[in-house]
Amino acid sequence: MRVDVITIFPEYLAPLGVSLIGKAADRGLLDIRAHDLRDWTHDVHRTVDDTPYGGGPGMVMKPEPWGEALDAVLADVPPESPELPPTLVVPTPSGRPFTQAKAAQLAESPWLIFACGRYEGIDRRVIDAAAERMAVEELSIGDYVLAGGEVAVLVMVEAIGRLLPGVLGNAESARDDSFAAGAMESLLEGPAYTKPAEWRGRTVPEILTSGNHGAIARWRREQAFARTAAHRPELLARLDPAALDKRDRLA
Ligand SMILES: N#Cc1c(-c2ccc3ccn(Cc4cccnc4)c3c2)n[nH]c1N
Repeated sequence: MRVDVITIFPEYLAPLGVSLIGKAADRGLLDIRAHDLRDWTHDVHRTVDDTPYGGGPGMVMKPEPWGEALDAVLADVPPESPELPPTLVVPTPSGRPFTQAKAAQLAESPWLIFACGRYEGIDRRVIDAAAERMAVEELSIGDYVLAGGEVAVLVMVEAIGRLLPGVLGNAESARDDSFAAGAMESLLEGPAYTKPAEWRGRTVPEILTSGNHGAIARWRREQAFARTAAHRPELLARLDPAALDKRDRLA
């Protein structure tokens, strides 16, 4: 997967060179390129913002640098997707929710371009013009307000990147994620334990060392159900009753 990120703070994306995503990039599973929007300005101050038409607080990102930046990125077509245009992902507090399902959908795309806004956002005409030549996804990572899109891109690239074939060491992990598609799609993950068997007087639930894998699976489903009921009760309404065994329905 090719990932282009356009931002006025390319250094903000340095964490994408670390750990899971960084290793995936080193192995050629991801080709991540950060672009400084100011490279497409032409004034001495490298101006990317201006006051909003109609008045109001803050500044709005000017369309010209964005138009030229997207033109340049689009002109550098990756050989692995010569015929497929990229999807432009625009993090914004006014976007549709970025969910695990959306991450899985975007993980199918060979080429993503992320537009990181700052200030009060990007001139609307940039997104409208882009939508005439590629798919555009305006997405929000949560109901809180950030100062810009870079943190959201870090979140999205990690959530999407870990779903790519070969990135996770154990494919099981992605399958059993909280929110991952499947019968338990809407359940939160339950507790996890590892060695030592006793730590500061606290032991591991006996079921987990019983070797009874059926009983362990049932216990984990019950724990996930209880945790979901406690932390995210609204998710229980989304559960497919037919997919749960009798014991779960009675839990
Ligand atoms: N995804 C996402 C987001 C953002 C977000 C994303 C991009 C930008 C570009 C500018 N701002 C500041 C800003 C502040 C207020 C109004 N409009 C814009 C951004 C906030 N905030 N919260 C999220 N979940």
